[in-house]
Amino acid sequence: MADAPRTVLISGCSSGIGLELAVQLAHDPRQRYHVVATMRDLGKKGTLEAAAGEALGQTLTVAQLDVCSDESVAQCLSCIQGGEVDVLVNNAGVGLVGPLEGLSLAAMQNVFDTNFFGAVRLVKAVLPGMKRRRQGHIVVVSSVMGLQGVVFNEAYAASKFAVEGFFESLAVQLLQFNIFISLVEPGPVITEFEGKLLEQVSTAEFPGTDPDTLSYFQDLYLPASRELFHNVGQSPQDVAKVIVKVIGSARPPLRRQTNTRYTPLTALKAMDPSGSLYVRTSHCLLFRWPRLLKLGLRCLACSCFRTPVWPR
Ligand SMILES: NC(=O)C1=CN([C@@H]2O[C@H](COP(=O)(O)OP(=O)(O)OC[C@H]3O[C@@H](n4cnc5c(N)ncnc54)[C@H](OP(=O)(O)O)[C@@H]3O)[C@@H](O)[C@H]2O)C=CC1
Ligand SMILES: CC1=C(/C=C/C(C)=C/C=C/C(C)=C/C=O)C(C)(C)CCC1
Repeated sequence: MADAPRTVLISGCSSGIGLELAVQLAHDPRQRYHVVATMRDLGKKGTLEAAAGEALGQTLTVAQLDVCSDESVAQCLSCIQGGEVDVLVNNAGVGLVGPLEGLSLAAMQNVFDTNFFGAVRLVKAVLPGMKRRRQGHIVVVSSVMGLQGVVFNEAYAASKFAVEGFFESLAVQLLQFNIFISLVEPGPVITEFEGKLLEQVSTAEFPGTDPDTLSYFQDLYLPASRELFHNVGQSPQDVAKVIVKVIGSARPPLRRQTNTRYTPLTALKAMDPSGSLYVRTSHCLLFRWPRLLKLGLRCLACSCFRTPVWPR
């Protein structure tokens, strides 16, 4: 007899990776999952519902969930049968980019409230049930910026470092309860994420930022970042495929990068524990050797430079 479907709760399904993941899991050929696809604004559910097709109301239901609200989380879980979540996917997230001097603390706190405390809030809500049942899987959509900082992304990278430290620590205790944690680490992904950042940047004035810093951000970083997204950006479908595999795994990995084209950059940190190789190379590429950076970014797009991500 087939096992009962596992209930998978996903945050941030109005667009991007969350939406794709919800649809792929709901269309699992072996019908192993019942997906609760959540979003903070149900006014945006049209795209998801259209993509879900006949799975809607069968293997996929849509529910309201704002990861920044205790009430919203409690209300959402009360609508799930027995409140039992077998797999939690912490996907909801926001970015923030720009010179530090021009960004408000409130904007940085919003990044932490969503990316870090939002994930913690959901875990605290589902963990007692998982522990009681002695089973569960918590997947967190982290980032390559959870592994290494990127210039002009300080607050966003810090929020993902916080996520990495929190969930790595928790993973040890939870193995005792047969509960697994997986940190999925995409590089650039072509979703609304980048558009939202560019929109934020186009209207921001970055008050209090000196002209040199502003010029480094606008004339060096932004074009390099655009080129990187263009050359190595992954589709949300490809990232979702990796997450589906992680969820289906009998022994889920703690960490999983998704983009083989980006791994030469994360390898710069892994190769030198002192950190200097990554920081100095990034600095030289961005500030000293713009032609080499352009060439390097083109090389990353070429399959012969790909390094494998581990584990496969
Ligand atoms: N795109 C990229 O380059 C990368 C993205 N990531 C991570 O992937 C995850 C998904 O991002 P992606 O799909 O790319 O971007 P999208 O902007 O397409 O999706 C982000 C989702 O998070 C939701 N969200 C934001 N705040 C909240 C909140 N308070 N409560 C509930 N949902 C919320 C958004 O909802 P709403 O529509 O209401 O704003 C949206 O559904 C994020 O954690 C991001 O940090 C990691 C690496 C690279
Ligand atoms: C590492 C690096 C760069 C930029 C990396 C970027 C922009 C990464 C974006 C990752 C994202 C969007 C993750 C989301 O979570 C530069 C500036 C090209 C200089 C060379 C080194």
